[in-house]
Amino acid sequence: MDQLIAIINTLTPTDLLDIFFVTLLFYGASFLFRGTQAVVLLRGVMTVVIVLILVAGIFQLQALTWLLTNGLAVFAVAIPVIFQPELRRGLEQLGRGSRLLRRSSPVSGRDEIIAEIVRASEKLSERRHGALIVLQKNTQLDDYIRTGTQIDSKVKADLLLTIFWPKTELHDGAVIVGYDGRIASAAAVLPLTASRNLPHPKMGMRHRAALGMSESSDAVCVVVSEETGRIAIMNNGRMIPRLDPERLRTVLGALYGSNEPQRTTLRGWLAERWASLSQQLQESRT
Ligand SMILES: Nc1ncnc2c1ncn2[C@@H]1O[C@H](COP(=O)(O)OP(=O)(O)OP(=O)(O)O)[C@@H](O)[C@H]1O
Repeated sequence: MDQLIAIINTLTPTDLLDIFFVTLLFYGASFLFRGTQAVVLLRGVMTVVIVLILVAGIFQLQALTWLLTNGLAVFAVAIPVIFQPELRRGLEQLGRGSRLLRRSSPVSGRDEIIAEIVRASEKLSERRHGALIVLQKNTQLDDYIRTGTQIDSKVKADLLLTIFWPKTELHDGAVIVGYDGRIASAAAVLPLTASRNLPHPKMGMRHRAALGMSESSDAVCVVVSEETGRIAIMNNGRMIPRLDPERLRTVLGALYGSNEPQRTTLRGWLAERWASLSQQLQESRT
């Protein structure tokens, strides 16, 4: 305890700045890995390392201490290799705009969109017509929208059924519903998942593309399997499989519906402040 107090007393402002940046780095890393398989693996490795450090310290084990000191350096080098997909996903998300600066998508009318998608998915599933629908939230998806045929239309079940009718020009690829809740693109090409831990080892391209999209953005992806007619949702790099229409509606409501808790973005907050300031100014003039 005395040692700790002595260390705290010798801390300079530069040391505090140093600690701040290291904390920021660790926080940033935990943010990149959040919700991924990497967290589970890291937690396991950290537990083993902490136990070994304690054992080596208590029993003064020289060889184990040497191994741990040198092994940790090797582990630091191995991290980017082992967690390449997770790091890539996190950096892509950063590149597409930080969470604070992301555009916030309007939620009004989303319940109607969900109803149309549920209706379409039910029919697509019965007919065994494959489909992939991406619901954009806050992450920019312009690069992917541009890969398809651009459309500007309300989300309607009939239109989705027509688009995904096999042998039509637009059935191959994904439909992307944009920020404004309108269909922005059809036959869009999405990034395939780079994860080696697939929910199902035999997962085909449609499901891999949906998973990839959900890994590199906060979009919600609905997939209807052509082979089995099963409906699944991919969100945040995870798959929610075997959804019946009722569960599809509930899950979509939670992830995309108008009751979904909205993150306050810096842009949204500034817009709100600006609107209330202008209103106050107007009121004071009149
Ligand atoms: N990168 C991609 N982006 C969007 N859609 C894609 C992409 N790659 C493949 N697809 C779609 O997936 C279809 C092929 O699906 P595939 O049979 O390989 O997948 P699956 O996951 O087994 O799905 P299903 O159960 O429907 O067969 C293609 O016809 C195309 O429409």
